[in-house]
Amino acid sequence: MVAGARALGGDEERRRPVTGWRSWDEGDAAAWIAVPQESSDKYSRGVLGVVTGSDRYPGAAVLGVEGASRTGVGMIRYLGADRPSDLVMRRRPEIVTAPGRVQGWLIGSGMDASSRPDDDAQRLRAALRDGTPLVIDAGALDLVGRASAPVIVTPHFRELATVLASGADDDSDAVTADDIAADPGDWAMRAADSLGVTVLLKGHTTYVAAPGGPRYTVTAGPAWLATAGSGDVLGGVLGALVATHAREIDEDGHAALAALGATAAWVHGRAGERAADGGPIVALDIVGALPGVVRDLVRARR
Ligand SMILES: NC(=O)C1=CN([C@@H]2O[C@H](COP(=O)(O)OP(=O)(O)OC[C@H]3O[C@@H](n4cnc5c(N)ncnc54)[C@H](OP(=O)(O)O)[C@@H]3O)[C@@H](O)[C@H]2O)[C@@H](O)CC1
Ligand SMILES: Nc1ncnc2c1ncn2[C@@H]1O[C@H](COP(=O)(O)OP(=O)(O)O)[C@@H](O)[C@H]1O
Repeated sequence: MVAGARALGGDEERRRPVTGWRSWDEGDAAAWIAVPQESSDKYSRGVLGVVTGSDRYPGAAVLGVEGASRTGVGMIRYLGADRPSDLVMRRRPEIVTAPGRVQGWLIGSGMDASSRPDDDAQRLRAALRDGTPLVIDAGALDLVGRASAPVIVTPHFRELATVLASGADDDSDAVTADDIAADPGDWAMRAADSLGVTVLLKGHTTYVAAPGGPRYTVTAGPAWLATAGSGDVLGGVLGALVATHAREIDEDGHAALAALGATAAWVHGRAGERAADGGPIVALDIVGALPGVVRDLVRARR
């Protein structure tokens, strides 16, 4: 058996090596921060559309919007249910709740695919049909095949297992979260190839795989990042990066999405490290450290 390989499920077992992973570093991340120019306005910088949160998990909407705001984006259109919408507006009056043109979407954080209100289903459908790149998280991962534009998904192990199980022929083929934990890189790669989307698989090491490559690992953050809402912040960071790189995604598709995914994980990890400084943090502490991390990346480019 090839070192680092694991078996595919089903009758036709075959093995393939885990190759071609590259560790994403500060210099890589610095190249993927869009800096406003004298000629920029809020639209040309990039507008992010956000459909997240629910009555059950309204906080996820606030955390994603906060993560995007503090990473840097021209404008955010938040289009969610009333309760999360109220909380988002209380925290961030800068957010626009009117629909309109966007350069990227963040959907699904704080939603529950098994109890989706009609209004949310309609909003999610509209985002999926919009033709602009999407970050799909948590409670919208079941819709991954419905997008009309390039997609990057941001599952943790359990969520990836659920997505892959929905495509298995029967239960004996279904991959479990434990299978994924045993070899996350290989499962991220397989999921990218089989779903045709870029996969950002979260964990202590984050694996980012585009269909057919490239593939990046990111180990930037402390284990203090394992705290509720941390992944919702990451969704916002990535949403902002996607919305501010529409041209690059248009030109390079999944190669650009993989670079943006790895940059988001790096920025999130470094913000977690700064916020924690060896001690405990909550998700909003990560948000507070984001502008300084982005500023240092911009300075590192000069
Ligand atoms: N502030 C907000 O609004 C936040 C909102 N959030 C949003 O919540 C949504 C759900 O996402 P999630 O990742 O939390 O859960 P999910 O993938 O459904 O897996 C549930 C699994 O966990 C397990 N489990 C539960 N309790 C456990 C325990 N004590 N000890 C051990 N295991 C335990 C449970 O196992 P079981 O109890 O069934 O055995 C089940 O397998 C999502 O939309 C996300 O964005 C979050 O980001 C948080 C902040
Ligand atoms: N042990 C760990 N070390 C470093 N980072 C971690 C660790 N566990 C989780 N993380 C990071 O924390 C975030 C957790 O995301 P997620 O599981 O979606 O949480 P939530 O749903 O509560 O927002 C991810 O960015 C992940 O990479």
